[in-house]
Amino acid sequence: MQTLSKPDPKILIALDFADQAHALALVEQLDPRQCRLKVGKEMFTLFGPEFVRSLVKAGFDVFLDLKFHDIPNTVANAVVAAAELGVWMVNVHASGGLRMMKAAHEALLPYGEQAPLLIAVTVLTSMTDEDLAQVGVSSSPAEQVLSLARLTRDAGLDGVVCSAQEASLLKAELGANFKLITPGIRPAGSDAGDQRRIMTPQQALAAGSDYLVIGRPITLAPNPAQVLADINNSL
Ligand SMILES: O=C(O)c1cc(=O)[nH]c(=O)n1[C@@H]1O[C@H](COP(=O)(O)O)[C@@H](O)[C@H]1O
Repeated sequence: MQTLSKPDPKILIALDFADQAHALALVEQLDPRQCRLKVGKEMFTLFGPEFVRSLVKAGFDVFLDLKFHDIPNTVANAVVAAAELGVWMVNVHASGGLRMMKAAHEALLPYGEQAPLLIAVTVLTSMTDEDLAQVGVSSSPAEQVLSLARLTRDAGLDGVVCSAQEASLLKAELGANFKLITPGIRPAGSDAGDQRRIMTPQQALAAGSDYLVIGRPITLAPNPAQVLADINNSL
């Protein structure tokens, strides 16, 4: 008998809206087999855990992108709170350090198979060499991403958020199972906005990205569902 494998959509749509009705109007056009959803700081601050629960209830895998960065105890308790919401993925900042990431990882162990994927942000995709220098980091983005990704792996996490520009390097250094989540995705011809280390969806997948985070190129399009379908078809 043939077993049907669970769909594994590659695109995580960043729901960055100030208006919940607007976000829900978009979600109604989407199919959980075609995409996953990311809830970040804006919508979580405005609409809280109820909004996240409603998306989970509608059948979507939700990436809760709150980029926790705090002392180990606080972050460990925060990722447990995320697990209780039933999210599929949650993230912390790798620059919070090894002990912080280990504490977060250990806090999720009791959830076993039900635990959300735990991911660490390395260097934000909006940052360049110059931005790093301004915060006292003299390495290039790629060097800093690699160093933070190694720390993340050593802490036992599932993967990192990085730019697709670092994906091939990280896959070669850290192996196929270490997940790479890449924002800063811009289909050819779309506006980069505040992003700096960007790639097209096709380039990102070819470079080794496991999941592509895409916000404005989909959410601000006149027909978001069509843009999503076009990107999925192009992958
Ligand atoms: O953790 C993230 O998701 C994230 C990390 C990063 O380095 N860069 C980055 O853009 N993001 C998020 O990814 C989304 C990108 O959205 P767009 O630039 O509109 O495609 C936003 O919601 C960001 O908060």
